[in-house]
Amino acid sequence: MYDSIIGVSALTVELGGNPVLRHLSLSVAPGEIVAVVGPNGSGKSTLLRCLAGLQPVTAGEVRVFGRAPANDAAFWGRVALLGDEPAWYPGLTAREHLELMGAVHTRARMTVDTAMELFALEERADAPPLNLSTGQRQRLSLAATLLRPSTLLLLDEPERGLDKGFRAELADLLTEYADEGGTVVMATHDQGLAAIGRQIAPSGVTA
Ligand SMILES: Nc1ncnc2c1ncn2[C@@H]1O[C@H](COP(=O)(O)OP(=O)(O)OP(=O)(O)O)[C@@H](O)[C@H]1O
Repeated sequence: MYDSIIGVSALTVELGGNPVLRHLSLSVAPGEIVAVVGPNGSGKSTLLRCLAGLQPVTAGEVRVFGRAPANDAAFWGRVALLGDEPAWYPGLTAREHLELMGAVHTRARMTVDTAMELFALEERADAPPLNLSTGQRQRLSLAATLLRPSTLLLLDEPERGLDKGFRAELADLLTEYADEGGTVVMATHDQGLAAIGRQIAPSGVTA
């Protein structure tokens, strides 16, 4: 086991010649929820992308599960990422997208039926994702992310498009995930979601 799931030290990222993250340090323990908060452009998504290994760092170190994030099966077997809206497969319904996820992951965290119910998608199960509302599509993305086996969730603005009621339900779902030992790092502008975790700002992180 690890004392910390995530260890970031002196992380600096420059984009287009401008420093976006400066000497950022962060330690996240197993079972913790961390909310990355701050204004637009303050570097929240950039930090999440560094944790996911999708953003090269200019200086400093990022360790996830004790090593640098790597784009390999071992890493993605433990990490589930919700970023920008995923590419949807033409011709597949909302339910079929979840079935696809369930078929790929033999140890899915929940059944497709449970995911459809939890994310209130049953009435739109047979619709293609592009015929869903923005919030329904976000619920489908979240369902796919939560269905995958993982012990670390990296969520970039999971509240996008969700109504107030579902934001509160999401807060409960993430709290349950952490209660079961999972770790959550999310960038959010939602005060309710931020309140369930330890809040950090990319400009001044206290580990
Ligand atoms: N590819 C890029 N090239 C140059 N600058 C970039 C690039 N991507 C992002 N930036 C800049 O980096 C800064 C941080 O962006 P980032 O997306 O991490 O912010 P954020 O805190 O997630 O913002 P938001 O709340 O709007 O989602 C911004 O000023 C942005 O304009």
